[in-house]
Amino acid sequence: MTDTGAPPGQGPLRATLRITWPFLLMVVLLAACVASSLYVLSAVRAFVAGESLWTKGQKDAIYYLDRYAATGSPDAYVQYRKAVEVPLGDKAARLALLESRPIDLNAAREGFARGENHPDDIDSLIWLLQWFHRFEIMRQPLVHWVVGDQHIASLQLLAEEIHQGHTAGLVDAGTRRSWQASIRSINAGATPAARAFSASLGDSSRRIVQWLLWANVGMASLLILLTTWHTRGLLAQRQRAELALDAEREQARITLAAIGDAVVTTDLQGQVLYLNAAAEALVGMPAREATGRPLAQVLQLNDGTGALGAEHLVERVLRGGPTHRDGFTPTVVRPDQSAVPVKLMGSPIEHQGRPKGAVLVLHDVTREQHYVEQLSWQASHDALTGLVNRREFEHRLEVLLSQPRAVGREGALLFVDLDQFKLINDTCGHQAGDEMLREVCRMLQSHLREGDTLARLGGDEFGILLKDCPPGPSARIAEQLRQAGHELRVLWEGRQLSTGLSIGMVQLIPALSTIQEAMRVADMACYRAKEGGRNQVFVYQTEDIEMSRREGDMDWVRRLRLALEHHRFRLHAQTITALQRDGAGLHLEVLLRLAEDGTELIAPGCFIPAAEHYGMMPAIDRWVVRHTLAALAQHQAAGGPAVHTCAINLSGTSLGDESLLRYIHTEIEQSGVDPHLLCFEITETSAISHLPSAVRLMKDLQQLGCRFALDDFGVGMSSFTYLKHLPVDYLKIDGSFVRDLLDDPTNRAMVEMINHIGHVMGKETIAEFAESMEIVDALRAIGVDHAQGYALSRPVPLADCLRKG
Ligand SMILES: Nc1nc2c(ncn2[C@@H]2O[C@H](COP(=O)(O)OP(=O)(O)OP(=O)(O)O)[C@@H](O)[C@H]2O)c(=O)[nH]1
Repeated sequence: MTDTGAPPGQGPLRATLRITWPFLLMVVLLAACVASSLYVLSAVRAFVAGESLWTKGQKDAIYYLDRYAATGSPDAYVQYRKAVEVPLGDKAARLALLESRPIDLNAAREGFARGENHPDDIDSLIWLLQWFHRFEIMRQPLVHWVVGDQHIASLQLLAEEIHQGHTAGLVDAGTRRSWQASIRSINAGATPAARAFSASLGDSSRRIVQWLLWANVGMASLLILLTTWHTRGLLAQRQRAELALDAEREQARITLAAIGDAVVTTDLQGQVLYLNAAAEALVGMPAREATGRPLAQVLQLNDGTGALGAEHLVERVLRGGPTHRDGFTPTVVRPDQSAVPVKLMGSPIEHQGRPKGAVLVLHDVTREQHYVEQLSWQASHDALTGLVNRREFEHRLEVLLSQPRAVGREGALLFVDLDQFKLINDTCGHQAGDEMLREVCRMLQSHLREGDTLARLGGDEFGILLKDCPPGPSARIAEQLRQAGHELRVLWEGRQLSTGLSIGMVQLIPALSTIQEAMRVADMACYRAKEGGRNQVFVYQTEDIEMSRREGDMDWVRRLRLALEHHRFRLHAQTITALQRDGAGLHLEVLLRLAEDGTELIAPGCFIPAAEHYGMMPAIDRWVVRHTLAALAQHQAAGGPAVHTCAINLSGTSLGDESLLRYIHTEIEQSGVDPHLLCFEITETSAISHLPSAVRLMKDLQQLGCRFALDDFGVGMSSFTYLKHLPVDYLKIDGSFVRDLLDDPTNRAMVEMINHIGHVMGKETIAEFAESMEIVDALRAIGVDHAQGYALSRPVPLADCLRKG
């Protein structure tokens, strides 16, 4: 960059001095040289003038002394005295300066004044003699001056003699002639001496002038050299700065040309000064054509302010205002009328704190917008079918539910599930399944009206929103869809694939006010369609009681899934007390609880039926087994009180699950818990309804050392005969007999009978619901082996139960 201004932190005067000081110094030196030369010349001139006066004084003195000698005229003598005073004064001054120590400047001044020198010249005469008398150039004139003074001294002596002669009146002609001859003799010596003094002085002054001339020429030459040298330095520095500036400019130009963002600069009036390559491409105009034009002619900008163009853009940028309307993405309208969305930034260009123009940077955000659109599409659509997804479907449903709906034309919500779709995947492969899903989607779409919504809710499940549709037409559309689904044939690798549609439909009556409710009911209706044999439409009727129950069940399914996913189950335990003898250790039953946000713990009776109905028990049982074993293992490792029996409930629906058996094996093995501590409780009814698998499971686990208890025993009395087939260790007498034991003799008899039969068959008995000590006492009296109930202990968290023993 050129050194145009002062470096930061320096004033302009200092910056100027930094560059010009050598020149200033040279001018001062030259001025000093000239001034001193002039002074020397002036001193020399004064010396020459003094010498003239000195010579004249000498001559006058000789003349007047000659007249005095001839005439004895006192007037001539006075004239003589006056004339001789000049050389004598000069001599006195010379002696005061050159021979008196210390130098007597006053005497010197007085002497030169007597020598009739001009008062202004006296100081320069003193200066010249004082400082230059040793120089060769001054020594010669001084020698001649001294010689001249010797003749003056002779003349003075002669003048004394003549004056004494005339004063005494003893002067004769011979004496006069003798005096005049002496005067002529002195004159003969003095005149050449004066001439030599004058000549040598002239010579010296010429030489001095010459020297001064050369000195000044030399000084001037030196100064020219120095100036040239310094100027060359400055020029080289400037050249370096210019080269650096050029390099910087080039670098900036290449950078601007290379960057992807369009850069436009303007002056204060908004005239375009520069466009980089990206800007040329964006506005569709070459830089040479755009330069000098008003920005609005070059950049067609829709900045959201209403006016197309960039008329006031520069003005706004210079004011520091916004470049476009808040929340609006400005677009550049290209000559072909295509619009390019841009991110627009503008800043003023300032030089030394003063605005010079504006720079605009336009970043093409087409790709970003595309990504955003893509992402938002992906967030709301299903990739396989291109349909809206569950989230978007629920959103639309929510909008629909929030709007007032005309009575009788509320519209309908349909859940469509493909029948036995898994078969297609399993037999023809996943790709065939995908193709079927796409075809079903096309088919469904073709039967819907404009404004209806079709969504893929997941897997082989579709959702349909029929807007503004009375029940009759809704049902007809649903039936058409079912029919079309049934007739649909998809050709895949030479095979014809077919499926059926199970459709659940619900009219969106005002009573269905939330999405959750509407979706649950539609899901239920679909479930009913499946349950009814598939390939059918089930229309939900508000008064359908069975449906309502299932609705509740379906909600449980959702909640239980969440509970498994988010670890909302808790393990509690209740101790079982030995009634006939001291227990050999802790005997407890593990109980499951559900802990949902903000609610009390939920007992299993509330959710087990739904979980069993919708096949969730195997998963829940697995959860219980794993976490109970983990708690026992931890308890053993911590050296807690000895556990004799830990009872774990297994659902009837888990009994036929082969994989559960393997799971229990693995878990026992991995936990390191002694299998002899474990007792699995299964209900009497479930054991009987899954008899073969229940027996297999029992025998298998019994080989490990596990025990079994038959829970709720007695409720299915007709199944008593099966008892001998079930290799259980404990019979748990159903609580309904125990609870009323004291008041109801039949129940007491039932307890006694069960206890008796159990003992006969070699099984221990446990009575549930021992809610008072009276009941406990009665049970003990009957001979029941163990009791469990609030009178003995309440359920507590498993860890606490284990710790307390
Ligand atoms: N090809 C394919 N299969 C999928 C996709 N998503 C889920 N599935 C399969 O769809 C099947 C859905 O099965 P279900 O609805 O549970 O059972 P189904 O065989 O249809 O039987 P029903 O519904 O009881 O009539 C499962 O096998 C899934 O693996 C997918 O995107 N593509």
